[in-house]
Amino acid sequence: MERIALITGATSGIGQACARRFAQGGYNLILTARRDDKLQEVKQQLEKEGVEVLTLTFDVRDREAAHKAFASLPDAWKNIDVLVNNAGLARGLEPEYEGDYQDWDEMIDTNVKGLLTMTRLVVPGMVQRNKGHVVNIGSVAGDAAYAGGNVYCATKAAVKTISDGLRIDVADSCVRVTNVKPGLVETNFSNIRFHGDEQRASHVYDGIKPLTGDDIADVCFYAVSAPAHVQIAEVLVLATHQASGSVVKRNV
Ligand SMILES: NC(=O)C1=CN([C@@H]2O[C@H](COP(=O)(O)OP(=O)(O)OC[C@H]3O[C@@H](n4cnc5c(N)ncnc54)[C@H](OP(=O)(O)O)[C@@H]3O)[C@@H](O)[C@H]2O)C=CC1
Ligand SMILES: CC(=O)[C@H](N)C(=O)O
Repeated sequence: MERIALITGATSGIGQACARRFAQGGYNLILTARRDDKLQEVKQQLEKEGVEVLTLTFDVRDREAAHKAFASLPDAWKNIDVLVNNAGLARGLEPEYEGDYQDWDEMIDTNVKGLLTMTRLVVPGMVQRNKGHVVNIGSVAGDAAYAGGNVYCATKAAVKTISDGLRIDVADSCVRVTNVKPGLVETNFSNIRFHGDEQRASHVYDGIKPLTGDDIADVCFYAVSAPAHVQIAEVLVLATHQASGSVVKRNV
């Protein structure tokens, strides 16, 4: 059996780019997300390139569904070498005192609790086999809050702390943990943040060349491909004219 990477949120953006990058790198893939039709499209495309792909369709917020999906994997596919905890989202950009409870729950349940569920399912096998790599997709948004970012930024700060905590807890094994913190990446992210308002979403990238999902996938693959004694603990990846979560120079 080839090496196996499980990538959450593989129907779009960074997750889909990671699926392509790890496929090119010789991994077989377990791809997860909620939209089964999109997952099948990605699977068919990658299978044409000779990669074996299994799909698991579930919502990472639904712990029982996640457990069932993992349990349904054939035994050989449970030996996961790389877990890319990518599924996540931002909702809204309102001041914290005007925030929407549903938006808050969705971000916390997906970005924090969903990531923890997947870690809890996959990492025991890695520790047992004394081998594996967890890549958590954090964000520059977790380094410092920006206006209206409040709860989203907090979820990504949590991803940093959860990554640091896991790294401590697996330090007596060969399992490695990397927190990749992207800046502005042009994906479906802003569309989702603004609940489908495409015009508002497109302005996020006005006057700046943003990162692509492929840029982030390259960084994830680089971290995983480092020699076994090298643990790339954290990587901050910004667009060139971006200096932080809140400083972006446009039309330079
Ligand atoms: N774009 C950016 O500027 C940045 C993004 N990030 C982070 O990168 C990650 C990927 O985002 P990005 O690619 O940009 O955004 P996209 O919206 O393009 O992709 C998000 C992916 O997550 C999946 N997803 C969302 N919610 C759930 C859920 N509840 N259960 C299962 N899957 C889910 C979606 O699949 P489906 O809808 O089919 O379930 C989709 O595949 C996120 O964690 C985001 O916070 C970090 C920094 C910057
Ligand atoms: C840096 C991110 O996570 C995202 N692009 C955002 O606008 O918060």
